[in-house]
Amino acid sequence: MSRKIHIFDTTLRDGEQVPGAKLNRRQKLEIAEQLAKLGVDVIEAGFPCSSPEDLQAVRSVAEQVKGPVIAGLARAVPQDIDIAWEAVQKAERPRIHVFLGSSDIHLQKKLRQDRESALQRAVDAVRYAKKYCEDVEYSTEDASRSDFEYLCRVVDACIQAGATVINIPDTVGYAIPDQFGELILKLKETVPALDRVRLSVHCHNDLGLAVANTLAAVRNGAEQVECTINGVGERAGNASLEEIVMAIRTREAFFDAHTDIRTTEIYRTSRMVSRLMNIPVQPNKAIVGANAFAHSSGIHQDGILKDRSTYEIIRPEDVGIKAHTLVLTARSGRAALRHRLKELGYDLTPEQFERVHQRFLNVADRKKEISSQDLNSIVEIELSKVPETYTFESLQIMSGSTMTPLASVTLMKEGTAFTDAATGNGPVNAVFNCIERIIGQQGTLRDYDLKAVTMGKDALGEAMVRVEIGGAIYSGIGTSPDVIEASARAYVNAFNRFFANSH
Ligand SMILES: CC(=O)SCCNC(=O)CCNC(=O)[C@H](O)C(C)(C)COP(=O)(O)OP(=O)(O)OC[C@H]1O[C@@H](n2cnc3c(N)ncnc32)[C@H](O)[C@@H]1OP(=O)(O)O
Ligand SMILES: CC(C)C(=O)C(=O)O
Ligand SMILES: [Mg+2]
Repeated sequence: MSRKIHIFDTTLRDGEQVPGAKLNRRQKLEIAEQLAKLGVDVIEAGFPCSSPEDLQAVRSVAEQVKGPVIAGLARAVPQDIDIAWEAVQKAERPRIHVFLGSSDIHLQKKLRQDRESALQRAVDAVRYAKKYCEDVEYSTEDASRSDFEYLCRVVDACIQAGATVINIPDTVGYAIPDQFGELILKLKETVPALDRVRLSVHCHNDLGLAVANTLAAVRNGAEQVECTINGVGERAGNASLEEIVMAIRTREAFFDAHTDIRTTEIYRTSRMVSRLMNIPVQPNKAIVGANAFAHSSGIHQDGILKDRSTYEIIRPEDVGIKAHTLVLTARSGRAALRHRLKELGYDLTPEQFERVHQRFLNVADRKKEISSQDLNSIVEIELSKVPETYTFESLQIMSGSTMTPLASVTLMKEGTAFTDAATGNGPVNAVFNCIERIIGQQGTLRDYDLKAVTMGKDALGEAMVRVEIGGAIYSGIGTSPDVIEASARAYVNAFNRFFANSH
């Protein structure tokens, strides 16, 4: 059986130190209930001495959330410890988490204490906490910048004083994975008492290495990892829970370790934390970002459709995401387009498919993403196509509030380009006048309708026209991300119907 790695979630404490992410009691409870469902081993619910509301919030979590250990943070100050105990005492399994800096930088510049008196203060604080609570975690703040000999002395003394968990924080994200892994290994070799307690790490992401450092520590014997959902936390954040958990699970043999996290709850938890803290998740965020399981390039999409293992190392369902998505863009290929068309219920002939593909590329070059509604519109236009006497090629417009709009349009007929220019009382009118000059046939616009087929700033516009030509009414339809071009395509389409009817 592989080693169990205990997951200590500090979203509600270190995560909440993000400016603007403060949670009230009700929100903390909601997240804590979800963390319990996720299966974390420890919830650090807050820093109870920091405010009366946080004391109440931690107390509510302790009283109501069953399953995980509930921890409250305290400085090495008796009053903080009193309040932390007041907050967590009703938990099924309470823990007091005490911390004090151990680096010379913190001792000299912040705490203004010498090493020996700080060591005594740490020991006194653990003993004081121990009077209340069996489970006491001690953190050597800024451990990765601390003198190694001194760090070992502090760790040993705190274990002798009764600490049950020793946490080694990389408080300022200064560590490098090889070095941090070695620090954990050396600590275990140098402080035999560590065998009696749980060894934990707590990494910050200032150099983008929080998860890498945490995993290096796991490889070298750490048994508890402190982390947050979505990697939220002070400054550049903490190690991300979902990344650590999925790395250990995906590479279980390599780590020879496992966690008890119900990974199918990861995505739901991530969404909840993002919503309640009002912190969006970056789209390319590993595991929970919007693009984490989205495939948009043709070669990848083709591979995914043949066998998901070609480009997916995690099944989206395993983290609670419904399915992988094939995003249609200008970089997509025929395999993905064919797949989406089939999903939408289209059964196209090879010739129809090629026409749709050409039009798809044409639109995709100007639009970031082609949605299913875009595709419906493209297909409907291509399938209802009349023989194209004229095809739209390009247009230019000069228009403004103080000038007469001028349009130049190029249409193709039997391989030859025809270009002309015309003015109008608006840009669309100028384009229509220009098309009539090229075709040499007058039309009277009877109806004109323009709508966005899809949402967003780059929505596909669909223009529909009804034009009276030679005494009969012909309808035309055109789409483009550019509404004037959609109008021009619709107008040409109406004339093509007229020609198809006259032949
Ligand atoms: C690495 C971490 O994430 S540590 C946790 C950080 N989180 C927070 O600070 C959020 C909650 N904090 C707070 O609400 C407040 O800072 C409080 C209630 C803890 C303290 O507030 P105040 O009494 O007003 O002190 P203030 O915040 O101005 O300064 C911190 C004091 O704690 C001391 N201190 C800092 N860490 C510790 C510690 N681990 N043990 C003992 N004292 C400490 C500082 O030296 C300073 O003392 P000084 O005023 O004698 O110089
Ligand atoms: C309180 C401690 C564990 C901490 O958050 C840190 O050192 O980053
Ligand atoms: Mg921290």
